[in-house]
Amino acid sequence: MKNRLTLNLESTKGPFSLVIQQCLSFSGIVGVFGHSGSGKTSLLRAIAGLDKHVKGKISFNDRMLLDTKNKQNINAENRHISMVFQEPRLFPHLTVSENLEFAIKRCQHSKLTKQEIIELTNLSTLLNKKVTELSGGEQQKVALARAVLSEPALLLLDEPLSALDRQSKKELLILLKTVNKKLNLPMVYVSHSSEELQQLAEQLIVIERGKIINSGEVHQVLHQLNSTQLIKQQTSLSVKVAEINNQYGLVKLACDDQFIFMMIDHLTEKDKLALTQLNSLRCYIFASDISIATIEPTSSSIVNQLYGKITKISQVESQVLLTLTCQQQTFFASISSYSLDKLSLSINQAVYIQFKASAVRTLTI
Ligand SMILES: Nc1ncnc2c1ncn2[C@@H]1O[C@H](COP(=O)(O)OP(=O)(O)OP(=O)(O)O)[C@@H](O)[C@H]1O
Repeated sequence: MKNRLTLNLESTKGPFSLVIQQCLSFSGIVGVFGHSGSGKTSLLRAIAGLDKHVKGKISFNDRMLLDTKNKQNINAENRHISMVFQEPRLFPHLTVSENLEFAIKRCQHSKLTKQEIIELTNLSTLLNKKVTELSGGEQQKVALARAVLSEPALLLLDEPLSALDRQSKKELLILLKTVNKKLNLPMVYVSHSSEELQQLAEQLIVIERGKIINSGEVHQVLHQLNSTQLIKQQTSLSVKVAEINNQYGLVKLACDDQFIFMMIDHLTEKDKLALTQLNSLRCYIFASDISIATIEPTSSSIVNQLYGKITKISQVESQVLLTLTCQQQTFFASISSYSLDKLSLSINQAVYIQFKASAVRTLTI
């Protein structure tokens, strides 16, 4: 069943105004993307009931949380919404176990046991440690477990991974996906990292200067952002894992009827097994990593060569962004205007889309 979050709100703080009108219907994770100061945290605080200046209406799954015209305002404690912040905000003098107990005490109707959450979040070996003895990633796991234990109807996450290193980010991203799926817990995830959102979100909202400037299915929105300065231009994909080739350290990914190879020589056997068990893998290829050939490159070291057609040519000074279609999938390649002229490229022209296996990137394996 889909969740419905309806936002029709305004909040003004000094020169900054947040004005949001959006109805979201989603079953997984909604991502909120925007640069620093765009209003992402302000939006989460409004939904959570932490901003006293908000006017308008907010409802979640037919429960009215705020309706200022009718003087209705459910306070933050009773909204059944939990929040995870950039910094974990745990009790430093307590152990992991005691921090979790504290959350259980505050929640009267918890259907999830502490043990279930500990197993889900892999915290069993850390229970007796003081939170000050934990790494940043481990602390965020505790913060997530604590938020989940209060059994919220909606979980809001505000840049929860921004202080973490790449490995901790990867673990937490996988954990968030698992928690979202296993507990069927809807989430709104705020980040200025398009990479994190590409891995997690089913839908994406883009905020600029307190207003939504784009929203929709995650791959589509990221592709639309290629024409702005907001992200590094990229092709965003969901692919199926077809086959692992251990001899060459590659995985073969199915994209419609074509295959893409990605490097996995750095993966452990455990990671490779996890990869084969995925229904689908999110990955991305920067437009600067894709090149074009007009005749079939038969003796190239570049392993990925797909046959497609140019559907759009956008030129900004000496840089050109080509939009290419290859069956149902859209690809983006950035080339120089020199190459555009040298190859005499034109709309509807059939071309070979080339990229190295190492150019296919993901954060979750
Ligand atoms: N209490 C406040 N009083 C006045 N202005 C505020 C207040 N809180 C936030 N602002 C302003 O509102 C704007 C949006 O802030 P917000 O924290 O929502 O942005 P953000 O997109 O989450 O940024 P970041 O990614 O840096 O956290 C900023 O210009 C900020 O200075």
